[in-house]
Amino acid sequence: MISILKDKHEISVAAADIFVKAAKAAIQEKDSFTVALTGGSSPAELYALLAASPYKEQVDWEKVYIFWGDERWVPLDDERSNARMAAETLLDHVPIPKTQIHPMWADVEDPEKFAQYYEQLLRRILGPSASFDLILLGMGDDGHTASLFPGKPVLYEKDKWVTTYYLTEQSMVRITLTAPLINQAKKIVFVLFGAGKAPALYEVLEGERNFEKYPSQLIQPAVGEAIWLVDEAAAAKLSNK
Ligand SMILES: O=C(O)[C@H](O)[C@@H](O)[C@H](O)[C@H](O)COP(=O)(O)O
Repeated sequence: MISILKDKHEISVAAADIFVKAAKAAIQEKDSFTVALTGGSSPAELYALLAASPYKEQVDWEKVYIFWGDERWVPLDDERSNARMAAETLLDHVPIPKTQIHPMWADVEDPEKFAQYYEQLLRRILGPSASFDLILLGMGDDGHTASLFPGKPVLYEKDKWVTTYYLTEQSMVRITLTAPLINQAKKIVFVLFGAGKAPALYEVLEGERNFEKYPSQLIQPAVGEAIWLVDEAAAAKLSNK
């Protein structure tokens, strides 16, 4: 489902409403809410909204379990860290027990070993359903999402839930949830805005099937739903607006 909204603020408000509603439903059903946060810059206003009234008081933060969809393999105080951005805008301002916040980075030598640890953690917390209550995603101008970048072997990963690789284009190691795990989520919400996203958004939603070039096409929920929250600029090339 796609919602074309006026601007970044309307997208952030819509995403915050979805977050609160999903949290209430999950906590009512199973006394917990598992969410994978996106990185990048697009969610900053959404996170800030959730950390303030009227949203902050609507979530039982003690029951929230925070993970990430992907991360740059950099220390938590690095300005490129997705965990740092989420902490500054949201996590430092809400009472989630620190033991329930799981950054996708640790000060260890081997990111691959850490990816295996993160996968075991997810298997323990999500259980056999492998189903997050909510996954927030962004999309790059090239159509990537999480750290599922065009042309990378990770796009063909069928078994692992978490993997890592050296992204030559950015000279950095990335760690990411894989498409099979993302697609098990109950709810997936894309948050994107701006004209720069328009060409890729057309290709992802209305273009030829070509996930190698436009990896966001891989996101096809197996059981839940995907909601695209976009602004008019990002939707400019879509036909069925
Ligand atoms: O670590 C990351 O970079 C993100 O997880 C990535 O997938 C992001 O969502 C897109 O690159 C969009 O980034 P913007 O929101 O900055 O446009």
